[in-house]
Amino acid sequence: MDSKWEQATALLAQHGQEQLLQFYPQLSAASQAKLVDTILNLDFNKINNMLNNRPTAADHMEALDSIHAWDWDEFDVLEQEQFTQKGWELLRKGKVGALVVAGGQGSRLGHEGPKGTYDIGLPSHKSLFQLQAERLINLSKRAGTAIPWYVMTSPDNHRETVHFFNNHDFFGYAQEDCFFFEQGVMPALDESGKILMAAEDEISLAPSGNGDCFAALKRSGALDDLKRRGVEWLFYYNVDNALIKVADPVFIGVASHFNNPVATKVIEKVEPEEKVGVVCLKNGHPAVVEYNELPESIMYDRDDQGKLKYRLANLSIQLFRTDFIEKHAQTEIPYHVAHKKIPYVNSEGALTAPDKPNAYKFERHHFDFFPLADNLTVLLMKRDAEFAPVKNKEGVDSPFTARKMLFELHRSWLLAAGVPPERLATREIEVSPLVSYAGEGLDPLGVNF
Ligand SMILES: O=c1ccn([C@@H]2O[C@H](COP(=O)(O)OP(=O)(O)OP(=O)(O)O)[C@@H](O)[C@H]2O)c(=O)[nH]1
Repeated sequence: MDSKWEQATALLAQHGQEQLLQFYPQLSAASQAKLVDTILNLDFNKINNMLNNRPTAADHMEALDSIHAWDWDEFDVLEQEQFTQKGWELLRKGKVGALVVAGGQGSRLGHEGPKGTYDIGLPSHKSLFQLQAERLINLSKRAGTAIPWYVMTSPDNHRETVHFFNNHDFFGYAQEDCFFFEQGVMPALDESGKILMAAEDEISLAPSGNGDCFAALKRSGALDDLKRRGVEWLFYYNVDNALIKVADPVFIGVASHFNNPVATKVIEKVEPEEKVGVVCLKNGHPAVVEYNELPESIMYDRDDQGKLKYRLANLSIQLFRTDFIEKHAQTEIPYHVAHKKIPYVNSEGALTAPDKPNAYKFERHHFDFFPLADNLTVLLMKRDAEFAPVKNKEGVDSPFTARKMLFELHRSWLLAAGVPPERLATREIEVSPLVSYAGEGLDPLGVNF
């Protein structure tokens, strides 16, 4: 008898998950082997922990308080210059790396393929990955040094992501400075705690959230690579922010000046009900409270100056100190549970598409590392130059809104550079990141229309 099969059977019996081998006898030898291997790789301790430690209402009764943020516009010109120079110095010394978390499923956008490959419809038709690569190339050239770029994928999109980079010659980025690594997955569970099957020979697995990034950096050897290169700060960002200033020198300067283990960029919420997580203190520790977890009783609270008390929107733009990542690479942060519609194979072997939420998906969020830092540097910036998320196909946070924000920002750069407004009248303005990173270096005489 196959000993792996025996091991898998025993494991499933021990954890009450025998349904996973229900279709085993009728599978091909190859499918049988694949399924058994997947089962043996499941972390049942983690799964049971999730089932037993689901957050309860009591967990949400934390004491919240506002946190201090440094408003960039309130620094004087000299201070701004000092922070910027500090950031450039760290870039020049090769102390900064970039990490894009690109392992999500992008289900709301509904794009076939990894989200970073998405073309938001700019005149250049550059993908999100290309915009990011070119911003990094701009900085790296000016700093005269490499900026290693770590790309976190998932088992679902790893091959396609690497293929896309290869097909586009890494967008001109030095191949040896790109490091692809895969995050982990977690099984989906039905409402009685049974693991779902996606096919007769396949367990329903989904990426386990961007909070897997520290552990995945370690598992993959990317953390060793960071240390070998002497990287001290890792710039963390989402793949889907069309305006992302990857490895922003300004932010690096501020983070390194205060030297807390974690720094985060925030913007002001537009209204109390805006659906963004807020950066604040939770039980005295820095934290992000998601919009659906912020009690209505405090959502509208204002401070002495009439500003919302919980107004600092989390953008998922962070700088993590490498020693902090290393310290917490194996720290277990909590899983967040999402009740979702997840297609599954029923006990008759039929693929079933539920019309209401039927199962739980488990994800860890990178911001759950915040409370582990004694202190957090919070830098408040203006939305227009920082944040254009591409989440939905249409409406808010869509390719349309992201394009519009980018056009407006780039138009403002050209106006500031002295281009007469009438020359920009009805145009869609896109400035290549290879020409300008944040509006600098634009010579109106050199701009051709
Ligand atoms: O498991 C995950 C989940 C998310 N992420 C990354 O975290 C960032 C925020 O991810 P989102 O929470 O917006 O998820 P998503 O992009 O997968 O989109 P939906 O399915 O919710 O529509 C995105 O950059 C995403 O790729 C991961 O890297 N891994």
